[in-house]
Amino acid sequence: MNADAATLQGRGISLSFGGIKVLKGLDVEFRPGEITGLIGPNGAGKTSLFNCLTGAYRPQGGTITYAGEPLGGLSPAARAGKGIVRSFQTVALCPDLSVLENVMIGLSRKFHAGWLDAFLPLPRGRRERNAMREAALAALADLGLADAAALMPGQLPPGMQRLVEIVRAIVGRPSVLLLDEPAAGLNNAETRDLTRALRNLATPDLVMVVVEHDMDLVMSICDRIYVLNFGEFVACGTPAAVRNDPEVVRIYLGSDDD
Ligand SMILES: Nc1ncnc2c1ncn2[C@@H]1O[C@H](COP(=O)(O)OP(=O)(O)OP(=O)(O)O)[C@@H](O)[C@H]1O
Repeated sequence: MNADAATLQGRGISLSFGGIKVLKGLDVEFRPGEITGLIGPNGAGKTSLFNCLTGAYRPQGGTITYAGEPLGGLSPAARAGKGIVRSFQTVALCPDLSVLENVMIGLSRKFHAGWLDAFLPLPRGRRERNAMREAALAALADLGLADAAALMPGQLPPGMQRLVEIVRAIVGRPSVLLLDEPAAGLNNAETRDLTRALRNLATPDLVMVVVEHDMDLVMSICDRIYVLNFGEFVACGTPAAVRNDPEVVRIYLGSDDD
């Protein structure tokens, strides 16, 4: 795939709620083969930008394209159908389904058998279900979660639940993966596992964007980082460049004038 063609791009994205400008004309480019960080203080607009990319929010201004195709008219489901998937700040697994079944949900857009197959043991439906099961098991095994497949989400510690959610997001081989605070609520050991897992997910075709407050995680996995403050980008660059940017230091550490 042509790397430039598979870029997720926003131009002039503007979003307001009741006259309050939450995103102020953002230009942004998320490239395949890179892990891009999106950081900024609470309320800066990070999740709102994710919501614009997935179609949950309709920005009043600007355009969003993936691989050159405008996404503006597409519903969240249609964008998911194009392989644009996200995880949420809070774990959103179905409590009454096993870990394996939760992961299989991530494959549903690739499941073509009709409703009849759900009730009758038709060969095509059986074949597809078996294939889904195998793919879900393999994806769990890739992140070291094979032993958890038969358990219910509530039987897992929070860190593993988060990893399961990420497996569900990636099992369908998305083209764009948006992760909203994947390390929220994790202890140090779980965050280390997650860091390793996220590094392993990167592929040349995958656009991966991570919103995260854990700076060690962001700095260690990201190729480029955007810094958002009050709905505007104040910096963008490599982790080293962003870490040393005076404006970023001021936002995160404050200055004597603040
Ligand atoms: N549906 C909504 N209705 C009204 N205001 C909203 C809505 N969604 C977001 N906002 C406002 O937009 C601003 C940005 O919120 P957002 O959740 O995008 O920030 P964030 O950078 O993700 O913050 P955090 O790091 O705390 O998750 C906040 O002032 C928030 O109150």
